[in-house]
Amino acid sequence: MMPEAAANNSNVTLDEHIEEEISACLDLERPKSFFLYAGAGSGKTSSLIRALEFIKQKNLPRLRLRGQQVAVVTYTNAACDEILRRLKFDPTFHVSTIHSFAWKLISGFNKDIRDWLHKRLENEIREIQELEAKGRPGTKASLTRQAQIESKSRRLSGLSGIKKFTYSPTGDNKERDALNHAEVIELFASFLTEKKLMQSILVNQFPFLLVDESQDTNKRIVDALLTVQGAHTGKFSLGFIGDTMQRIYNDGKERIEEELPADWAKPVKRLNHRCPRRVVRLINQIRSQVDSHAQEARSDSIDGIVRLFVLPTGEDNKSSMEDSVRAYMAELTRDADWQDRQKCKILTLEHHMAARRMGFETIFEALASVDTFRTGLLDGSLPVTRLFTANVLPLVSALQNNDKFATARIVRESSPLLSAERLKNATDQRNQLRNAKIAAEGLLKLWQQGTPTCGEVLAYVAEQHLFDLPEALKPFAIHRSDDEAQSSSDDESRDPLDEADAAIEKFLLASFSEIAPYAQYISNTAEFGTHQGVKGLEFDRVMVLMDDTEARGFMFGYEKFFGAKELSASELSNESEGRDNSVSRTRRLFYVTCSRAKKSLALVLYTSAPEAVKMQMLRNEWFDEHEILLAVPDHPIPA
Ligand SMILES: Nc1ncnc2c1ncn2[C@@H]1O[C@H](COP(=O)(O)OP(=O)(O)OP(=O)(O)O)[C@@H](O)[C@H]1O
Repeated sequence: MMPEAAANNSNVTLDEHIEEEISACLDLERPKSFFLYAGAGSGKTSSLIRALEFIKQKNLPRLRLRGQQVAVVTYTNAACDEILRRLKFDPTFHVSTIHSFAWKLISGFNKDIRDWLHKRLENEIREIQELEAKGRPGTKASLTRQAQIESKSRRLSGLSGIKKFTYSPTGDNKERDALNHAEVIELFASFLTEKKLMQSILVNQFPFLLVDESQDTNKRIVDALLTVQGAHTGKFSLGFIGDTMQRIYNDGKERIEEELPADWAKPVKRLNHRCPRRVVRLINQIRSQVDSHAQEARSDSIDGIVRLFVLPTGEDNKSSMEDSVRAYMAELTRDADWQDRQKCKILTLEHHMAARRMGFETIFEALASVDTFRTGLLDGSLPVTRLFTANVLPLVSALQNNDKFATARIVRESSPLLSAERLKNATDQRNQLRNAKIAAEGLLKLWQQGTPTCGEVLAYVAEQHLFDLPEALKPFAIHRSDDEAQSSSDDESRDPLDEADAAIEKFLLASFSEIAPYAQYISNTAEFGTHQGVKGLEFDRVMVLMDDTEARGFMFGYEKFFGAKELSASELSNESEGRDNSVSRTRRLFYVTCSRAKKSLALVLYTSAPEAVKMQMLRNEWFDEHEILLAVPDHPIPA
């Protein structure tokens, strides 16, 4: 093909009109709200940056004159840093996570926060008291409820003495006056919805608010922002950027697109800059089960290679099987880097599988089944585990490595034993320092009889006041052995712990040795990655491992998704009515992971019914026959 002809057939400018559509919304005199649908690899970040540059170019003098800023909310601190860097740290833009943004707006409203907390704590205490009245005395549940009532009552009675509430975005601030992650989000959503003053502050200070990854932004916040936008149309531009197919957290808003007002602009990006043609065809097919958004691969993209390995569940040595898959892919793609584990991204679709392979299965099993814990467990912010990953683990590692400098630093920075207030009030500061050192070093004694459980570590930390405890752990801080229980097993079974407390109790029985691999997993430095960890990332070679028997799938179900098992009647009706269910969750996960691949993609599914899967995949037209392999051949079959 001649170069001119090639240029004429090029589609790389397909989405250029999007910039115009968005920029038309970003006018300070006539701001308009918009939802930018930006599918996988469509270059969301560049669009966001260009939109921000445009706002600046068109509105900067007026923004400055009015002392206003442009707010950008992104999902992670890493994404904030990247956007700030690309905006050259321009102070016109306020880039933050939703938690920091919420706190920026609500902090200082100490009286309102106090009133809100007062009401909430009173309600919570009343609810627990009602449960206690119905429960059985002496049971674990009763002891936990009493401890909760005591701890909440203490917080309630201390509220009037708090002049100024605090919040630490890292979630480590557990002082009396500190608010936790969830409280900050709920306060913000409730103030935005109910207080006209809060709405005015937001709109006057930030006439433009762009929310990246809007599909995963907490649904109460999304609803509250929609309320503000509705009340301030013509003064405030709300820009949601996202892709409903990539919603992976439970607290994101389902079907956000469908609820947007009719006067919003709804530009759609159609080009996928990342994936090869073959992968774009696959993800379009997967998505076609849900909506009509289809992407195009760039005309200058490579073809790329996809293979689906459908292997029997009972396979003994999965790890060596997966090595053979990589060897096969290396030969097939003529890309020797497939042989190098470090150069392939191995994704498990389900955290459970990674938890099992990496050795933090007890922790994961205990906590992941609780809906309200799941997001925090996976992004590492759950206070129950954060005490262990952020405070105890670094201290234990420093002590085990005999690193006196690191030990001293951790205690100084994180322990209430050396808080500024404690030191100020201490009659003998040197004694205080010595006691803190003894308390820290004493922790290692727990390892003398083998690795302790998380509960044993918690009991020591609480007894020595080594770190502040999050609210949820306080009732568990006194180590209770089963022999101490004063109740009969009949009482226990009639008055069980509630779901969250039972989960915490199970978690505390896990060995502390599970904390290090869990900490590695949530920091994304582990060999195994998952969809949450790879959000927004891309890799040349991607291998996805899927296995229901390892995943234990209370959230996901590959066998059903791939056609090896029938859907239940309720799943069928949920599917047909568009309600979320394990198949739709699995589909979104699968879409996110497949769309990370820049060159080639190997999908490895362990199933009880390989033939049925093959038939279903051919019927769905997701794969061609030669792309589905029921065993790993020694060498690729010549095309
Ligand atoms: N206009 C463009 N021209 C060429 N390459 C682009 C363009 N926009 C983005 N890219 C490249 O395409 C890839 C995907 O972009 P980006 O990561 O911003 O996509 P995304 O929309 O965030 O995708 P996802 O939602 O799947 O994470 C990146 O490698 C990026 O450098």
